[in-house]
Amino acid sequence: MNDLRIERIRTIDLRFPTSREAIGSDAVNKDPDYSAAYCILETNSGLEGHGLTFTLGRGTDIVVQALDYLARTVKGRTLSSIVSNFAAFSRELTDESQFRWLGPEKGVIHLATGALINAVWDLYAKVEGKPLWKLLAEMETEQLLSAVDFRYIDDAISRDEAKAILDAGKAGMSERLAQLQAEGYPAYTTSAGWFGFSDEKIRRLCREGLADGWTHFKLKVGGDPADDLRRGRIVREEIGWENRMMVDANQKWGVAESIDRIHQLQELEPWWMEEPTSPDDILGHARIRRECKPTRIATGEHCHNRVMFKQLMQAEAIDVCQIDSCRVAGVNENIAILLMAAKFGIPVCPHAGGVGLCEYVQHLSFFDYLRVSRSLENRVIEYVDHLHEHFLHPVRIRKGKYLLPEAPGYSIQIYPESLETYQYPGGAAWAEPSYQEQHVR
Ligand SMILES: C[C@H](O)[C@@H](O)CC(=O)C(=O)O
Ligand SMILES: [Mg+2]
Repeated sequence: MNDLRIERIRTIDLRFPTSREAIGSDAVNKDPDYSAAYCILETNSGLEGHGLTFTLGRGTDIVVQALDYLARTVKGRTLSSIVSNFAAFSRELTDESQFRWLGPEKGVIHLATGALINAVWDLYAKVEGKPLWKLLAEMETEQLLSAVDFRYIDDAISRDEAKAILDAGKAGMSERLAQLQAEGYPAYTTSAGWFGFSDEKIRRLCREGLADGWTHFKLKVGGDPADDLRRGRIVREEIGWENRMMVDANQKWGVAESIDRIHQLQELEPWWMEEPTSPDDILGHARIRRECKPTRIATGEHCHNRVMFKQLMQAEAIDVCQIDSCRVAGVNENIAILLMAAKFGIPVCPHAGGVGLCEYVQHLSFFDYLRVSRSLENRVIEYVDHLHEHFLHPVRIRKGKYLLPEAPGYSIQIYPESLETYQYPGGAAWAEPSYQEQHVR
């Protein structure tokens, strides 16, 4: 590994036309084209590190440009110079003296940082010949700690507390691994409940989901109150009351409105209420949680960074922590969030509604169970049944559970043909001028 050098970085604006079938739609994002700012780290050894950050169509070019700027930081670097002090590398990106003004640690620049850091982890895991979850789970505690930037969170979790969690995680790891190998990691599906799907389609997809072994279903809400209830009742009619149903408003409401709407939706007995209001409103989430008990409150897919997660936990504002693999600064920052969630006793149920997010987050959940939380209680990974065919190592699901990935890396590498077909604006998928217009508005 010492000689492995990153020589060239390629970036790609990748967009899939999912909005044509309302795939991925919700009350706020009504026409999402699942997209990614994608990067490839080419090395002198022939091995490549791949990474992406998830976006929704227009604007992906802006993230790609940010990624192009940040990529200069890794060009010519050896892998060992990065991973020997991973937190310092992460800080180099987030503290770049002029880019920092664009964040700090939020927005376009942070999304780009996530793609780049994840690409380095993909390369690192490939060099070590291990899937990322295994690389992380088997790491020495000191090395894991050296990947975490404790600045801004050490008032909530000290380095010593984190060390104690990671050390304790070594005990019983082989039993937990055997359990995962035999049974997989529990999951839930969002594929039946997108906002733009007709009642008939929701019904059909719920039935198909049950037949495939799913027991947890998420429905998008945040529309007309009567429509939300009607659609929710359809899901309940199909899945019954013995299975679990979650609802997701994607930030549609203000705080008082959230409280009213959740009280109405309680008839559906949601297992959690996701993103009722602005992702930045920590005290708002805390009030909603207090006033809507026993409904559990979930958020995180739009949470910029570890500092926001820290405050949500300190303020007792959430019951479910929904990490996202690339909204924050990649694996490093997610390790920090997993550690805080373990300390605060909050289950982590990752967000995966996007392209490549299922492929990514499974590794973080497997690591979480093996080495950090050591619990599966109230934990499920999101699954959406879209675009997996573009990945060299797509997720494997059996009866509503994720199976352990086996290939070395972070499972995020996309086939070259798919990169070519879906790159925007030149790819064949965007050949019709009317499709291109859709994105230049
Ligand atoms: C636009 C995305 O599909 C979003 O709706 C995903 C999401 O909120 C989720 O999966 O949860
Ligand atoms: Mg959501």
